Amino acid sequence: MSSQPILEVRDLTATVLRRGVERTVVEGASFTLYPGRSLGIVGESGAGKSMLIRSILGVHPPGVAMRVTGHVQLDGHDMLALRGRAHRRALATSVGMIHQDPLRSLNPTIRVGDQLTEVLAFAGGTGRSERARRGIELMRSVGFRSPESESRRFPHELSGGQRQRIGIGAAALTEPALLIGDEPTTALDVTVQKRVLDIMDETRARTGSSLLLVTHDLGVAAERCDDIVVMRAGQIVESGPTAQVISAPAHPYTRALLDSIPRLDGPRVRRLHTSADGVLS
Ligand SMILES: Nc1ncnc2c1ncn2[C@@H]1O[C@H](COP(=O)(O)OP(=O)(O)OP(=O)(O)O)[C@@H](O)[C@H]1O
Repeated sequence: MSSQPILEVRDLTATVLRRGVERTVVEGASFTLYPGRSLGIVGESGAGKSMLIRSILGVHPPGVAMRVTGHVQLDGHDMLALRGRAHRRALATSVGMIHQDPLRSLNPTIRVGDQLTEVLAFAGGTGRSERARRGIELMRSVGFRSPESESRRFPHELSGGQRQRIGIGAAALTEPALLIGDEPTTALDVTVQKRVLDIMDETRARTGSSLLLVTHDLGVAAERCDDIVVMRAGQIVESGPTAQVISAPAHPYTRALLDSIPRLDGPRVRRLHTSADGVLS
């Protein structure tokens, strides 16, 4: 591919120091994401997906001593070298974060429309009425039919799916180079999940953002992502174009994940065997 990557991660290792004990939570991770593409990061709980994202962004869990080594180039920024204001600026301009629970990123005491215009104010450059207009337009673009009145609601007055659509809109508002969805639909009903993922895809197509989609659900990644990275116990055990990973998985762990996806063509719902069961070695 000839274009410059949006995100290049090389040999990323993260260790956490806890009660005097050092633990490696991400080990030697490398992958590349090109403009406009989507990459799914898949693995079961505790695989290190969140720690990988945190290491890339340089956003460590509060109160946790973490050491990150390797190389991360994100939208032209050398992320591991950035500190303070320059680091915050890079995050604000290049990355849009969609959390599992949008209540985490929405302020419960502020009407949703005002929160969107606040994001625009933070990004700078537009007047108050222009921001209000763009907020309404944005709500329409993420599927709100009466955004003028819906923008006056507080987060708790919206459904989980509606809140997540606001979360997607807010993350994409500044048209960041990279959108990161951290289990964006895990907390939602299956029927709502599809709509939210569709809105995420449409939003991405509109803004031209690349996507990192973190999910424990290989089925979701297979449906929505161009490429897949499979993580297990802090390491990337397999990566490649989605079609290749799905049709010819090279690692037994990927095959186990595949087997655990519910199929429409048969009763193949199986519990995922873990190393603790002694099935995978
Ligand atoms: N705040 C923390 N302090 C210390 N260790 C942590 C912390 N958060 C996670 N870890 C450890 O890092 C490892 C990777 O966890 P991580 O949260 O990245 O997994 P994950 O794949 O994102 O799982 P999940 O889907 O459950 O969020 C685990 O061993 C976990 O115990």
